[in-house]
Amino acid sequence: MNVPKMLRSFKYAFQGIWVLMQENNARFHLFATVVVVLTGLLVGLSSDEWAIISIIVGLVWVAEAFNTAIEKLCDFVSTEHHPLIGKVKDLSAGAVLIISCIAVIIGIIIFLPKILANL
Ligand SMILES: Nc1ncnc2c1ncn2[C@@H]1O[C@H](COP(=O)(O)OP(=O)(O)OP(=O)(O)O)[C@@H](O)[C@H]1O
Repeated sequence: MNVPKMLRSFKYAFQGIWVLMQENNARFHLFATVVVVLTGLLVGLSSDEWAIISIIVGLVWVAEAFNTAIEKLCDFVSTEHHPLIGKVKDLSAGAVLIISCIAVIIGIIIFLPKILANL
């Protein structure tokens, strides 16, 4: 096991997270994540519910990171307008939208009954 190489890889991965955090969408995801965690603490989620919320929030972040990577690669590959680059970017953004919609549905299923019970 090459520990220095592994530590370097971690450094690059954290650099990637830093790049991601410069994106406007990532800042919105950060805001949404904080709201979800605070609401979860307020309404008192079970460990199963925290596990589900963690998975879905993580999936949204992973999708956004890949979307950002694909966007940057597209911008590098073609500085000009090209219909195929447009499709690649739209597909990548579509993937984030799909998982975000699923996250909203899961959020409603888990949070709504608890919020209504606390009213
Ligand atoms: N080079 C291109 N060729 C064709 N269509 C493009 C190109 N760049 C962007 N588009 C279209 O514009 C949409 C938005 O692209 P992009 O996310 O790069 O723009 P933006 O939202 O202004 O960028 P950023 O997120 O960096 O502010 C894409 O989904 C795609 O439909």
